Amino acid sequence: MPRRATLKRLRAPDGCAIDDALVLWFPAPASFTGEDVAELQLTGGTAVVAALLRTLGDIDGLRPAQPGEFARRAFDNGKLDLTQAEGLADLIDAETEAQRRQALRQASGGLKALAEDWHARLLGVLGETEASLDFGEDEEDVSARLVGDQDAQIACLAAEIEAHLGRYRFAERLRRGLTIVLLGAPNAGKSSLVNALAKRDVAIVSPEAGTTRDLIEVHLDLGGVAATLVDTAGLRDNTAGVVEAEGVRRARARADDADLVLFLCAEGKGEDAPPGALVVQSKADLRPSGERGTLRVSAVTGEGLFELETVLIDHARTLTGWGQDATITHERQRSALAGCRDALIEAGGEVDAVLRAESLRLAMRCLGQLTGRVNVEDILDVVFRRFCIGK
Ligand SMILES: Nc1nc2c(ncn2[C@@H]2O[C@H](COP(=O)(O)OP(=O)(O)OP(=O)(O)O)[C@@H](O)[C@H]2O)c(=O)[nH]1
Repeated sequence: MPRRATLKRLRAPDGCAIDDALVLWFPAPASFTGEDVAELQLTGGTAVVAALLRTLGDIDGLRPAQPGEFARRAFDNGKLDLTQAEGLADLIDAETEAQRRQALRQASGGLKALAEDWHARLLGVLGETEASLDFGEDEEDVSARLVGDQDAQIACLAAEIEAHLGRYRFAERLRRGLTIVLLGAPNAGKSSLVNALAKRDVAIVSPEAGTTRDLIEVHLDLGGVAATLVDTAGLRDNTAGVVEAEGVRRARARADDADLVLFLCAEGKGEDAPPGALVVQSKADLRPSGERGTLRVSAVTGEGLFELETVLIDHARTLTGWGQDATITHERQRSALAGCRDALIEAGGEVDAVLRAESLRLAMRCLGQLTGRVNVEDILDVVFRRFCIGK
């Protein structure tokens, strides 16, 4: 029965029972892929699944799905556009609340709906531009009025798209998660702080300076924003050997690409901190009268940890445009829309109606690339390869 869960005994062709399973039947087109789909919910267990797969494998024309094949079929059958497919892959990968919300918005067609609205409006302007080509010299007044009207519509569209593009970098950071790199002199207490923030022992702590050599990463949820905190080798110029020197090189390189650098110092005010770094004083328990105006923490007593977490959450939310509900989350989407905006600007500045129509058509093609309506064969593999098997 369509869309009803039914308990059935599954049997091999020779009549041997395989399992008792819940069977769901989704006839086309009301299924995820738009094709006929049967879903079997088995008793968990490797042998049960293996026995069923063996039996199914013997049926002609049946084979296991490739990663992303269900989503690809849904796309081919018009159930999803490309932005929704990207949103769905992000939703599967989402680790934090904010990532989940952003991905769900896209998977449920937030960007698709915008693109469809822009497409419809563009089509309207293009129609008017093409109609104006038919006006004769004696109708110049009407023609000029129409061109003025089109200019306003084109400018309005370009401005709307620009506003969405402006929020891209926030959404992209939220989607991929932030990288926060912890720098500081050897023995500043970096590994201890990483363990305290992660609330578990991930990095080795030792009184010996130069303990951490390679980069150690821990995942944090900063008030809904995913972040990777990277513990690094302590920065010093006279390193004890090539391994430590390489560690220091990696630390600096990673800090250059980080969204935020935390600079931890056990003494002084962090005068050596790179520009833009958030300076934190460590071992607050050992220096009760630390520098004013600087965050002070102790991994031993826990002093200042809550305040540091609050500051990190504030930074994370600012860096990801908290509450802005951005729509463009992937570079692919950004570049298609930037192309659309450029073509619109081109069209707006064009007095010749033929050339104007040409630019408007280009703008529509760019929108088509965003949603996957046109010319995207080469990027489909890239989009759908990200999916896991079974989706
Ligand atoms: N009293 C006190 N000692 C601390 C604190 N944090 C770290 N320590 C001690 O300082 C020493 C160095 O700590 P680590 O966390 O290994 O320092 P690190 O900056 O990671 O050191 P490297 O790996 O050498 O770069 C250890 O003996 C820690 O127990 C703190 O808040 N208070």
